[in-house]
Amino acid sequence: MENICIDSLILKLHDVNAVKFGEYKLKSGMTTPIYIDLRVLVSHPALMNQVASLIYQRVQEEKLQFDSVCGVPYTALPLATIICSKHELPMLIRRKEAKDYGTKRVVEGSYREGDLCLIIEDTVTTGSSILETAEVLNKEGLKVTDAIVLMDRNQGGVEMLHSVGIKLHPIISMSKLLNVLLAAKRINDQTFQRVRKFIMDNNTFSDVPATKKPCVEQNLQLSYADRAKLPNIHPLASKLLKIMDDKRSNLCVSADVTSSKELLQLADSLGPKICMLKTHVDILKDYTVAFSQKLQALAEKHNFLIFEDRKFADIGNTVKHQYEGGLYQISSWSHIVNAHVVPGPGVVAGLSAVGKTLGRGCLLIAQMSSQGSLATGEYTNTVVRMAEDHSDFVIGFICVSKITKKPEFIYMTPGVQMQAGGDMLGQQYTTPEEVIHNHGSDVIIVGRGVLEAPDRLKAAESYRKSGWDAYTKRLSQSGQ
Ligand SMILES: O=c1ccn([C@@H]2O[C@H](COP(=O)(O)O)[C@@H](O)[C@H]2O)c(=O)[nH]1
Repeated sequence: MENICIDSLILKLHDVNAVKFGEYKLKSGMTTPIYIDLRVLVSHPALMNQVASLIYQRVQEEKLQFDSVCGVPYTALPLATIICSKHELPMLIRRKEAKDYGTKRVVEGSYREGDLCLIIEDTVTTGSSILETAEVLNKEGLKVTDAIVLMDRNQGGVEMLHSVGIKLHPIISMSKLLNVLLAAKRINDQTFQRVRKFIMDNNTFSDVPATKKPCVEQNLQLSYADRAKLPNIHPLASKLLKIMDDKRSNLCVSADVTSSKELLQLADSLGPKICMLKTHVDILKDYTVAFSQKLQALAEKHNFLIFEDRKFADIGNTVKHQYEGGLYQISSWSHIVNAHVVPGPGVVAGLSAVGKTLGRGCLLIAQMSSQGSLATGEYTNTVVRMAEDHSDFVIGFICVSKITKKPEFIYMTPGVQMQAGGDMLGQQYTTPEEVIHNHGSDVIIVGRGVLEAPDRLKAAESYRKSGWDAYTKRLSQSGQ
């Protein structure tokens, strides 16, 4: 596959006047200071082919399943045609106006009731053109679950389509486009700021409550791979971020089972899908040293980290013994442990005295997923300060959202299921999208969402995919 650089493509689009600055009216009636006119692509076949390759590359990366492809008329039609012709994919053409003679069809091509159709679009503002096409296809009995767009103007199209069950996969975001044009001095800072403000002030998906609006904080711009290379990052945090990037997984499965055989089976079967396996070793009825050795071997085999969710919460001297000794000798096999800071900084110092030289890391519990948790407000702020003071051992937090601006820390969130809700004992659930995209967390911790599923491997894969999609969406919206 040809390796197409997004930055140089953006510059080429600017060269051919597909990106215009001035005053333009959009289909929605809104006047905009930036206009994306990909109609000009038909006059630039090499560029047209590059765009088509990029769209197809995304189809493959997302492993999208479909029976046919439909380009939104008219600009995306030639793009869909090139892709379908080159890769021998069945294509459908949606007519804008039904013919009043002959077959009177609104969708041309062969299809069957229930077929899955992938939509291709050139630019998205509100998402209404994709929705119109999807509605026409739906009336013909076709299903639409995914759409790919070259240029997302970041004005609510992704969210609007998501609300009607269509997942939009944008390739270039408006923020990325503006960053590249500014860096290449194609636009000045004044234009950059003016357009950026317009985009931020004109999100067309007004139904979205403020808490669910996409997070575009400056510090969310770094990818996991870039954060792994930060100069001050803890080596274990760096290792974790590299694993996440390599395996395209921000999923930590919470292996809350009571037999060591079942836990090892879980680790072996779900290993390829996860970046981390979380244990509660004290719920095992048959723990042995041999079990911990087998678990370490599986962590090596499948390249994941082990996190013993021990929640240490005693004075420094006691946690030192609890971490190093006793029946479980946790420090000998678990890469990561966690602690409540209720006892004060001594708890971190005690754990660090054992774990630091072994290259282990600790997560501080800054917030909890359970209803009525006392870990809020000033308590959470104190946890952050304590983590900053011990960053040679503390690698991040258990939290419900990204609680500091520091990209060196890892933010891990439990209480995750595909549907928001809770259990009978105060656990509260949010979705992978909410946790990673809206709350800026890094890792989703999923227990019963996987363990109670009829097919645990399939469930782990769908959590992995949801968590990863939410991360790539977050990155694309912050200009990566
Ligand atoms: O605030 C917290 C801290 C830890 N947990 C742990 O995560 C898992 C969640 O399991 P589910 O089955 O997905 O509810 C479990 O091991 C908890 O001890 C948490 O839920 N909340």
